[in-house]
Amino acid sequence: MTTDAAPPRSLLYVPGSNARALEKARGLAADLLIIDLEDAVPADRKIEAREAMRRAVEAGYPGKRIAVRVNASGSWEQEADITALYGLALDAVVLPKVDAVADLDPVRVLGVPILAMIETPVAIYAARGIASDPAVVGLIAGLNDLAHELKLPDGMDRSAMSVAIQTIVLAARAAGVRAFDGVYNALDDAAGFAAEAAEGRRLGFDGKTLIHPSQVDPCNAAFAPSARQIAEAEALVAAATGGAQRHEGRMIEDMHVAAARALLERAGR
Ligand SMILES: CC(C)(COP(=O)(O)OP(=O)(O)OC[C@H]1O[C@@H](n2cnc3c(N)ncnc32)[C@H](O)[C@@H]1OP(=O)(O)O)[C@@H](O)C(=O)NCCC(=O)NCCSC(=O)C[C@H](O)C(=O)O
Ligand SMILES: [Mg+2]
Repeated sequence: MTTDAAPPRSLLYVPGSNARALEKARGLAADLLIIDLEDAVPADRKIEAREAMRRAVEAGYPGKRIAVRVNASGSWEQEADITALYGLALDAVVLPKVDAVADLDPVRVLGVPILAMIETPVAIYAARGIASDPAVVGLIAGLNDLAHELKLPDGMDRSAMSVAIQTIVLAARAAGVRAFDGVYNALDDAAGFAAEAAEGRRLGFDGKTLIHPSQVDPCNAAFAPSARQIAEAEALVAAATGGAQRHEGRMIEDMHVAAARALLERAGR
């Protein structure tokens, strides 16, 4: 994964220990699959998950971008995870609980782009430096862990994390890398998912991490420009003269033209 390519809108976690999910993922429209070796996998199934991950990646996921989430730096599982990744064709490694640039070092040796997860108060303050590391191509918000670290009441109210969420987007943008929103846990709440995905888009995220196949299509829709947005962008680009001007009752300048062009480029993905 590079920062030049179109960013993934939908990033689906697939537990490495779930053979059915690893298979099912082949037919899903997620832009990036993240095969998980960390929190989705019980401690007594880590070895089995690594082996299943290797077999699945070697068998290939045609037309899909693939990442693997390893265990966190400092955990004793991580070394075995990294060893299991050698020689695999991956688009990214997802590194959880990155609190400092030094946490990237054990994974850096793989030479694979890193998506760094920001999931603790310490990481929020360090996010700018983490995002600026040359190996990092994006930040992922880990909001379950962050809510836990912040000692928020159960039920995870995103508004209590708004400063943290916006800091993740700011840090990513300041460093010129991608930003991806956290997961939505309520599996059967389609309306709540759609609202949170739309909010993520409004906050500036490039895409959202997911936990279930039912979230993929609504997520792709939320992060794709709508027909109305495309029409408005086309009209804005066509009307642009350079500098400040009136357009459809508002002022536009060159940055609005650039944003409209970027939207049209994204629509043509
Ligand atoms: C959450 C789940 C445990 C729910 O499982 P279940 O109730 O069994 O799902 P369904 O019966 O509704 O599944 C229907 C079919 O879809 C397949 N499936 C389910 N989930 C996935 C998936 N993630 N990828 C691919 N396929 C999936 C099932 O196999 C069924 O298939 P079929 O037999 O053909 O009908 C489960 O969804 C799940 O495990 N999700 C992923 C959980 C996960 O990865 N968690 C870790 C990442 S989230 C995180 O850690 C965030 C971050 O770090 C933070 O701090 O916030
Ligand atoms: Mg987490």
